[in-house]
Amino acid sequence: MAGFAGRLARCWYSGFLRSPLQVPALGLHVGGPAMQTSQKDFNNAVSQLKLLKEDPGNEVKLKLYALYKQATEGPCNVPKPGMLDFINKTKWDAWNALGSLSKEAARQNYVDLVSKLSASSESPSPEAPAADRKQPESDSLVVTSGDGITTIRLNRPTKKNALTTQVTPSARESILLVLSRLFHSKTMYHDIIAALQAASKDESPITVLTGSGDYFCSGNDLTNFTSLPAGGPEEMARSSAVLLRDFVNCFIDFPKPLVAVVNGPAVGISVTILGLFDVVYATDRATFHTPFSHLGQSPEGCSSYTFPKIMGSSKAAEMLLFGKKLTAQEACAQGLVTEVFPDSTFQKEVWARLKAYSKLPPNAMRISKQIIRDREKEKLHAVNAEESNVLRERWLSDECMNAIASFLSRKSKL
Ligand SMILES: CCCCC/C=C/C(=O)SCCNC(=O)CCNC(=O)[C@H](O)C(C)(C)COP(=O)(O)OP(=O)(O)OC[C@H]1O[C@@H](n2cnc3c(N)ncnc32)[C@H](O)[C@@H]1OP(=O)(O)O
Repeated sequence: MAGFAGRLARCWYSGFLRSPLQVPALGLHVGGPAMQTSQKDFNNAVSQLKLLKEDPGNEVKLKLYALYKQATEGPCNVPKPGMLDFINKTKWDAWNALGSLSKEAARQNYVDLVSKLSASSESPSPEAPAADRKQPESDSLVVTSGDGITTIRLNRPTKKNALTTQVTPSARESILLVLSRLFHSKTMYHDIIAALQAASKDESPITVLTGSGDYFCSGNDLTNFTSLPAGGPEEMARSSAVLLRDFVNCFIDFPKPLVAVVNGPAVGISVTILGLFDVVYATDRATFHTPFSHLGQSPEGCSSYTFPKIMGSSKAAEMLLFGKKLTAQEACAQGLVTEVFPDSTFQKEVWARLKAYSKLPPNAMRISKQIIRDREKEKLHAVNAEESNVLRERWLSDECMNAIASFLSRKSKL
């Protein structure tokens, strides 16, 4: 016993378990420090660019575009666009002008240029974990890692953080931001899926979902239903059901402690997925409601299974059938929320607690989660598939279409 404990202690204190050169099977990085630093700096620069307050002008934007392409894809390798395709031809010329510049040199030039431009970048809020890494994503979703926590922040406060299935550039977005989106995924749902997949493999022991502004999230963006694809409503319903299933699957399968920091009211899918989180902290300002019947829709996020299990079938029915809105205290009493904090100290208390938890041994936390959750996974996947299929039909119903039309014409607030 003493020999084993001694070996364990030697391993631990010599830094073996924390060495940067670890096995890929554990999801940890390999490669020399110089290589890591350079790629990390580049990723940081890509994120930092989005925080610029000043538009750097077209010339600089083109240069950044060309360096980005060279750094990620190497020398220009696509056919020259036609003379009339003005914008794409200008971009192509800028990329092509970099000739055979190596990917490493392009990355370095990109980082240097961004660091010159970023004098006015935003500073993070004092309570939130220090962001030592920020991953590329659209500006509707901000992903940062630091203090052992990866934070996925819904960032559409003017729309109460409603979740889009479309690219919806806001008026303040510069061409630069639109360009940067070309390199990343299309919608908030896709961005969250990508962020969860990345977080499941990163070094942070804990992952958090939270929102910017006064809302946690107002659920699905109801304007998602307004731009029909070529296949009409049927195709819209089919692709939305696939997206919904993929989105919820990521929460079911997420392997590390997943914590919701509910900073304000939550509606629809942002409430139902809470049953798949390990811990839910809420401000006392938060409310929780799922107005599915009002919308002619039906439950998702596995709530038809998790809610009755968490709160009993009759309380679940009141929420899922009648759209009863719960206060944070009620949601806590019914087991959907772990703990409620006064709004004035919410951020400070919650982040301090999470920073402390993030120092616990990560493998122990993962394994404990596995034991708690794994036997339910098959059931949850089946429930998710069924809920998504039922919703596919619901989205084509008159009840649903009328409810959405009513919201969009501002006749009713839900
Ligand atoms: C593909 C996967 C599908 C998954 C299925 C998911 C289903 C669900 O999530 S169902 C739930 C859908 N959500 C709702 O029904 C909420 C609708 N919104 C509201 O009822 C209200 O906006 C509110 C209660 C959330 C907030 O009310 P209020 O404080 O009065 O603020 P405003 O209504 O003025 O909102 C400001 C701004 O934001 C827009 N907005 C808010 N939520 C949504 C939303 N879910 N979809 C689209 N737009 C939303 C709102 O329209 C306002 O916009 P502007 O008028 O342009 O300022």
